[in-house]
Amino acid sequence: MDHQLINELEAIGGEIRASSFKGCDEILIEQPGFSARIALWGGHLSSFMPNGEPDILFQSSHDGSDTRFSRKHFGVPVCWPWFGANVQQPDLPAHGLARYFRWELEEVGRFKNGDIKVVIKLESEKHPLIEDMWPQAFELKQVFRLGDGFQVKFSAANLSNEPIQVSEALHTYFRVGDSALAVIKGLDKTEYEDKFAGGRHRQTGTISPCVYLDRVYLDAEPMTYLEDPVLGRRISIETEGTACVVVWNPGEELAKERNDMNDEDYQSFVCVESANALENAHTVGPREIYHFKMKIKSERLK
Ligand SMILES: O=P(O)(O)OC[C@H]1O[C@@H](O)[C@H](O)[C@@H](O)[C@@H]1O
Repeated sequence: MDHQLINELEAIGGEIRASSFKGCDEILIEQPGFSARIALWGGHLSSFMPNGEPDILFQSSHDGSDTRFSRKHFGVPVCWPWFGANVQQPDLPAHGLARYFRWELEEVGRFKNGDIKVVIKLESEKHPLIEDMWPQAFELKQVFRLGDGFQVKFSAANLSNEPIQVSEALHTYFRVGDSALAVIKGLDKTEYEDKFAGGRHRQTGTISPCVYLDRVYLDAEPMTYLEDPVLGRRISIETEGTACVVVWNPGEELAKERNDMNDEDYQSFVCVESANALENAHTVGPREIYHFKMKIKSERLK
């Protein structure tokens, strides 16, 4: 890792530890108001802990199975350039390739208001295996803004001379005290595809319990809220540039069937994902770049 970056990281209260998931470097940031961790494996913001509060993000203690495309359930994985199964090539892993490669640290510093800025990138041409999975060259970036809450700005550049069809998500695993008591607000009257029950439905009111759910809400409003009466907080999820909200929790039976999470993990997280999926997938022209953002804040539940 570049020395200048290491110095800049130290100057903002950060350090690099070569001990994270899959033996890749992890960036640790300690600030008066919060601490945060970014795993370069998969390009995950893996932890964001405001002072005096439990982590906003969930991390399973299960390491996932031991294959190239095994997954550990934690933080904010990026699903790109496809969300869900790859219909054309079903042997490829679900949710794209971005979370299976090592990202690079590109920049550290501060925004004008003092918030911490960390930029990481994934360049397809540096990873020969990517070309086998997705032949069009690309560059992805995530700009993390860490302060009073956090923000992830994701951008993707299509470096090829062909248009590409993309679906995507910031697949955020929110930590909750008890998923059975958590409540999601902000999706009332929004149409959704129910991946468990099948078919299209329309939401009425709030979502609770947040257990055994796999739904893609289409053309959702930009603000969604996750209320957690056990941890006594309300998390707001504000998005720009994504049209879908995906709500996922495997429930007891599916969690037990999986070999990449602990049986009881489903009680401690709810995924509320900012996505462009199903008919909200989109085309990125040759040499085109686009971005989307997700902003997270936590406040005490009144
Ligand atoms: O790949 P992960 O992190 O285990 O997440 C899986 C889940 O991710 C959700 O986004 C999908 O809607 C679910 O269908 C899927 O099972």
